[in-house]
Amino acid sequence: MTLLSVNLNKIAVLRNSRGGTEPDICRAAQTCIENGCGGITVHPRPDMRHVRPEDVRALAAMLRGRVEYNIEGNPFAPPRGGYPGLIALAREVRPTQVTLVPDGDGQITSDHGFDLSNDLERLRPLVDELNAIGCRVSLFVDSGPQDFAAAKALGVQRIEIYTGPYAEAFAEGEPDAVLADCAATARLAQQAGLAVNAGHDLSQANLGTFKAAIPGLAEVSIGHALIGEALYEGLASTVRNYLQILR
Ligand SMILES: CC(=O)[C@@H](O)[C@H](O)COP(=O)(O)O
Ligand SMILES: NCC(=O)COP(=O)(O)O
Repeated sequence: MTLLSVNLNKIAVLRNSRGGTEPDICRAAQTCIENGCGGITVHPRPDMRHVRPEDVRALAAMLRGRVEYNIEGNPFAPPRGGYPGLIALAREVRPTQVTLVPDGDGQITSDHGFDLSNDLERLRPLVDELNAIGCRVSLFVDSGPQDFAAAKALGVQRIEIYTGPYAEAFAEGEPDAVLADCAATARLAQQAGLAVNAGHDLSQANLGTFKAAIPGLAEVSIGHALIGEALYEGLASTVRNYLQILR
């Protein structure tokens, strides 16, 4: 079964638009858990427009041991972009998984993954540290062939396939080529001993087709569409709908 990790960034965006505490990110997490999600994802960014360090801590305190906790982000300090506090936060709250993402500071959202041929050496000390504190490490990657064996040798346990291009192709009614590319990527990673996650712009419309094409898909993290759909259907029933698709 593929684990559903609900990304709560958009709850924080709504709250931050007014300041204050509503909508409450821990209450949203509680609803997701009560309705069967297997994980909660957050992605702090340097501009603090989404979840903030205090949210990461509050969620850690309420989630501990109940469902998986996945913290995403770019751990590198400027000028390469990123949120240098990410590793310190991971050290503090010990999430189940840290997903490293090569976001630039100006990006509205994540739009590309690591190039393992260039990035692995600078990732090495971070992967070592995250493994030492007991966090599973996942690397956000574009679909396509990469040296997954080298990532495995570095101590990485998973990749997360960036599914933005798949979602776009699906919306245009022509998902087959991108889907085949994602499936080939997943196979290569699995053959190298890595488990495969996926995320970005997955939705109730496009998730079933994706899941059917990727045997052994370990986890999907979904936020933007899920929180948007929850405005119409309610968060509880939206989470249940996603779980139905993932069965
Ligand atoms: C890595 C990834 O694809 C997600 O973390 C994505 O960045 C979440 O989207 P927002 O942070 O824009 O809500
Ligand atoms: N890792 C992807 C994620 O957490 C959610 O992405 P999105 O559904 O908000 O596009």
